[in-house]
Amino acid sequence: MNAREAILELDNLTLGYDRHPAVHHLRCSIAPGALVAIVGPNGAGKSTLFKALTGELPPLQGQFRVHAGKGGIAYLPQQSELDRSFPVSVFDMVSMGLWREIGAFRGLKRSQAERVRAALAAVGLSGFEARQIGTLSGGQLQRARFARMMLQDANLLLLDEPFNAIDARTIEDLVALILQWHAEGRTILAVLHDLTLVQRHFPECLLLARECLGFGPTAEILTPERLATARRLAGEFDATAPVCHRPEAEAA
Ligand SMILES: Nc1ncnc2c1ncn2[C@@H]1O[C@H](COP(=O)(O)OP(=O)(O)OP(=O)(O)O)[C@@H](O)[C@H]1O
Repeated sequence: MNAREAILELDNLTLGYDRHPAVHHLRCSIAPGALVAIVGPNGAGKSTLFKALTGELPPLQGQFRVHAGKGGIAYLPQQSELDRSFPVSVFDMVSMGLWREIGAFRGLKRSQAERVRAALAAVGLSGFEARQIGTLSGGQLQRARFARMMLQDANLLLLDEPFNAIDARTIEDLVALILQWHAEGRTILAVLHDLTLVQRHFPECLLLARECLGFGPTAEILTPERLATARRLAGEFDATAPVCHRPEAEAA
């Protein structure tokens, strides 16, 4: 793909911690409007890639370019207990999705409050506005996090294991939202472990196992052979190795 057409380009990107690569020599171009599942065994480097794309982790080598326009990137990290520990209502938590518009400490205009209520309705949480987030079930909290993300109105959405420990009904509803965002022309990258779900709903797939084992149409990438290679490579990887140089990757 012409580099200028891509919304995201990984250019011989190596990422790691304390100078030791965790995932290396990633190269691919993601087209605007793509719906991509990121798949790979535990420790493959999936979350590490998202940390880099959000600026949390500087590359050890290579670079990436994001052309997400005015809407920018929205990032949904894996759910953690920290999410519940803030003494905040569902309405206030979801309204934080508007922080770019309103700043941290200013009140909401009536139209903005309406948008918060509409986002809550879209995720099936009407009536939960005043509830403290610590009282929500895992599925309800994930719905609220999706509503917050919806309000960010981003062009590039990164979702890290959005369905981990989530009930089937909620997964169904949240997949429908993802497909709606895709239909609106947004670009979506989601780390997923459920390959059936990936095959059913995600047209493209990036298979990671400390390196890129394939990027393209899901049916071509998720073959039994490639998945077996992914498991083997992830198991064999030496996490203490230094940064390596691959002339072909650097020259390409
Ligand atoms: N803060 C950190 N410091 C040192 N090493 C880390 C850190 N975070 C992740 N790693 C290591 O980087 C490698 C890739 O981890 P990463 O979390 O990206 O994998 P993942 O593909 O998201 O795995 P999972 O499916 O288990 O969430 C692992 O070996 C992990 O131990």
